[in-house]
Amino acid sequence: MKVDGKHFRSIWRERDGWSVGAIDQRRLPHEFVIARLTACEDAAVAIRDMLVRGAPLIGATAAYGMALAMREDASDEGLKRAYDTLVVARPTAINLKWALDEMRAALAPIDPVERAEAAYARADEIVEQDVEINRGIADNGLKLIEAIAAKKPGEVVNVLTHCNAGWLATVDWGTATAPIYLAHERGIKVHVWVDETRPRNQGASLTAWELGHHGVPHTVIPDNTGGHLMQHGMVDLAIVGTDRVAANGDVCNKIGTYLKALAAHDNGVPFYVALPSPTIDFAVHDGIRDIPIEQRSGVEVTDMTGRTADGRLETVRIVPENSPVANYAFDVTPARLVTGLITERGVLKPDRDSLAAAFPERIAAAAE
Ligand SMILES: CSC[C@@H](O)[C@@H](O)C(=O)COP(=O)(O)O
Repeated sequence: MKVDGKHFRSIWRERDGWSVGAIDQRRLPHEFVIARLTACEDAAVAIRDMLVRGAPLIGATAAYGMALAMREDASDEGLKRAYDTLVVARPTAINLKWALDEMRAALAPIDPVERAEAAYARADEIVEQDVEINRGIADNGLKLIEAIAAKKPGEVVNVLTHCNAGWLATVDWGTATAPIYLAHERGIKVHVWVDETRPRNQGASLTAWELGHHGVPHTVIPDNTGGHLMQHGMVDLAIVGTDRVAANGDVCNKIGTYLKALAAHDNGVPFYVALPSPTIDFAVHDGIRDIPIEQRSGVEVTDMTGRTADGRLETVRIVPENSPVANYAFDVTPARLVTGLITERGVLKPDRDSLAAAFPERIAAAAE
């Protein structure tokens, strides 16, 4: 995707061939800062502190983290240490474990002297695969937007999204945003309602920023607005991303997604979830019961950071000093509220049989 006319991915190998560049997403939309990761620990910290975030990008960062680790120590112990360090960096997005399992499967059987080179090669493949998958999601999701556009010729198609499942959350294109970008490119009039996504405001800070850079018309709304818009026919469809889809089609995504799905259901608005296949966790059979929900620091709830009129970044507290706060970062939307799963292999029903039929190789791997 382009930033000020220059093509950027969200993560890349630097010119030296071994260190890793990534956009520091904590600084957006105020500053565009590139971070350089030079050690496995840097990758772990980048994931933990949300310098990078979004399920597919977390996976890609972990893959490069393993490659950086192999430069430091490619022994069996080094491999295990890197895996163990990275896998606990964040708990909910299954792409993290998926990418690490892929890396370990590629590296464990080979001679330690060959591991560093093989690790970079496999990490590069994971990164390229993410771009290709998201392009598939774009094609499949585009058909849904085209169908709506055909029913209201000349009118704008209004899409509501939550959090950031854009190119910043993946390597490129995004998942939820991929069909939107493609529709925009094809000349379909789209407009995006962007949930601000408290408490970290990934919608207001990141989704709005990237849609703006690509000229996609959008409006940032407080999280509580979606139901009202749906009641008044102002949302044609919702498309969100996900951090983990259970084998039964339950969808875990940023806190507040479930409430949007309820409102969509009540108002007959189609509610789609866009996901790359590494986000499916066939080992989890009941998403509500078994997907671990990250709880983050209360500071994200009590404090807000923004830019003052004279250009300074300032953090202010918005909650009384003594009030306890809770910060559940994700929730689970039951499959019955999901209209369809937009994947690289088509738009699927959110149920076990459809997921299993579309991704038999993932089922087989989960059974091993
Ligand atoms: C394509 S990204 C899908 C999800 O990871 C995204 O919707 C989301 O909830 C991100 O949460 P975050 O806490 O910012 O990592």
